[in-house]
Amino acid sequence: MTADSAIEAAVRRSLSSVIDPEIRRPVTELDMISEVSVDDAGAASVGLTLTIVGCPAATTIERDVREATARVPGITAVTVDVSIMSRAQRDALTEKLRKGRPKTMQFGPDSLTQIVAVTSGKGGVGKSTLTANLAVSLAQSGLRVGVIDADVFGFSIPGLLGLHGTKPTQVGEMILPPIAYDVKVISIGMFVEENTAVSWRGPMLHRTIQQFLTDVFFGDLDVLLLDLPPGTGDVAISLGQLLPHSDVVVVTTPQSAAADVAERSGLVARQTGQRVIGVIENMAGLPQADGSVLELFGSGGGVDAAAKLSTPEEPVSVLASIPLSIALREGGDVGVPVVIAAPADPAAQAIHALAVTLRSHKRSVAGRKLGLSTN
Ligand SMILES: Nc1ncnc2c1ncn2[C@@H]1O[C@H](COP(=O)(O)OP(=O)(O)OP(=O)(O)O)[C@@H](O)[C@H]1O
Repeated sequence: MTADSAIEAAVRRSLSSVIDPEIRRPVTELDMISEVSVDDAGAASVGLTLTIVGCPAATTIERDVREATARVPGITAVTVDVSIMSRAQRDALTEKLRKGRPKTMQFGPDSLTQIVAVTSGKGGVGKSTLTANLAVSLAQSGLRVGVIDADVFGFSIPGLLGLHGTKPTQVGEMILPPIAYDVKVISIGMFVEENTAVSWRGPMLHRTIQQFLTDVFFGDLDVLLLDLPPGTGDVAISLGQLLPHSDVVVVTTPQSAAADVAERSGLVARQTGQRVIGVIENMAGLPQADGSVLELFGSGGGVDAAAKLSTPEEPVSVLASIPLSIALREGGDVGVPVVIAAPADPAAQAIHALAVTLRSHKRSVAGRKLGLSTN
């Protein structure tokens, strides 16, 4: 090995630490480094091939490539030549990311991902706020987490996670989900004009969710959370058909009327073959300065709903009771989840505990076909 090729190899090794922020893989693995050469004076020239024109991560990747090259001992100058992948190169990359699997649903019956659909009987009970916080809490514990916001009538997940206005990058037919707080997020809201009311009918919704499950590059996930529209509508039925092995949690408030409605949405999930694993009671008592607890929405709704959803074969428990919390609401308003912004807040603590409980309900892999995966 000549001196030059040794230093070039050292540059390549250093470049393997540069991660594409959207795909979350080293640029060297993604065939984005087309050339590395170093002249006698130590001047390095690196060819960087980006996936698409206007790649939002371009500046970050170029900066990281420059820094990783400059770090190698003996390098005196760095030039980065940026180009864009050809269609054939992009197709090869998407093929590689799919690991040679045909274009198909990523979360089939052999998937090891824990899939949890978050539903509620009616709107405004905090389903989206809890989904967003739960996802971030799970990611904080080191899990690989994705969220699909299928709440067509009130897609609020992007805003709750600080992704307001962010559009996903598209590489060929592959959609790269934006990442917030280490959570990969895709939402119907990212594909429609701002503040547009979506009034899609069932088949259109079905196709959209199918496309999310097929074309969005989530990579290997430990947990996929789905934020469903409130009620017992088309999306719940589509998901039951597309992901019959998903679990369902039902969000309700402590109000008894809310619990009745929550029960109905859980029953629909069960009719489509999903497993109802528990109830989350949200907006429970707000602790007061004098030590008393203000039960604005009454109490007992969570226990009620769980009892009504339970069957002898499938008992349903209350997984968590999340208190009313100003910090939780404020975090949602500014796109910084309370589990990040105020981790000591009682609601944040309850959400962390919920994340642990949820993981304990992961389905056993016994008897399931294991897909081979290297990451
Ligand atoms: N525990 C809580 N304490 C205080 N405010 C809360 C709590 N949970 C949710 N909220 C607030 O209640 C409102 C409704 O929450 P969110 O949008 O998450 O409900 P949702 O069930 O997803 O509604 P929809 O299904 O209609 O989108 C938001 O303003 C949110 O900040």
